[in-house]
Amino acid sequence: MKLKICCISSTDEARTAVTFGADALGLVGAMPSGPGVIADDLAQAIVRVTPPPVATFMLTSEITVDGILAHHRRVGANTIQLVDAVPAGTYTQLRAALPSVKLVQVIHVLDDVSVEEALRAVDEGVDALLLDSGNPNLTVKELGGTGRVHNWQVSRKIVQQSSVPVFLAGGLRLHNVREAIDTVQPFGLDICSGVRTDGHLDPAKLEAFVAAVR
Ligand SMILES: O=C(O)c1ccccc1N[C@@H]1O[C@H](COP(=O)(O)O)[C@@H](O)[C@H]1O
Repeated sequence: MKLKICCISSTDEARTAVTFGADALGLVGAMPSGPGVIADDLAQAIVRVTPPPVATFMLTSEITVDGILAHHRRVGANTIQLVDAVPAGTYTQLRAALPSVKLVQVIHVLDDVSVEEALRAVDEGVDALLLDSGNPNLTVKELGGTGRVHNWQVSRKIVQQSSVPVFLAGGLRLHNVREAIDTVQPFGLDICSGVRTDGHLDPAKLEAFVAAVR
């Protein structure tokens, strides 16, 4: 089970996450809401201390190709996590500009329409999906970092029908992660608030979480 630790907010947190076996680190760029946002220069510094093969996921709320590329130039991660829906053709243009960078589309799982949305992203060429619990339809969009779970039965349908790897995010905690894995059977897990105390990465929670999933 792959494990992405999100909301990394310092080079020390990055080292801690890597020490406990993270396969990927999440770096949250500017967002309309959410607790995990860091400045782009800090994100770049974290990318630079992250050892291969640990992946660095740059979370962006940008939805234009120019905006996404500009964000990526400031951070330099090896994976772009698109937390909002992007217009058709965006993945093709991003891939042409950044052939070695992986593209991960977040699907905010609300209902069965989310299954269609996920399969459309797969058809259009993303490398992976990440299922989260935001709500892009609100006036102030929620694009992740909610600490809430969503309907895992819908997520399970997406995993069953997707031809690319699927990460599960949203409200994962020590007490619910086994049920999440058994129900959804994702390729990987993505966690932010569940391994934090007062906003800081908590080594004891992280260690317990890793032990529960591996
Ligand atoms: O953390 C944030 O501030 C954030 C804001 C906007 C988009 C994504 C964000 N974080 C991501 O949200 C998931 C779920 O968080 P949680 O585990 O439910 O607290 C997290 O894995 C990050 O990828």
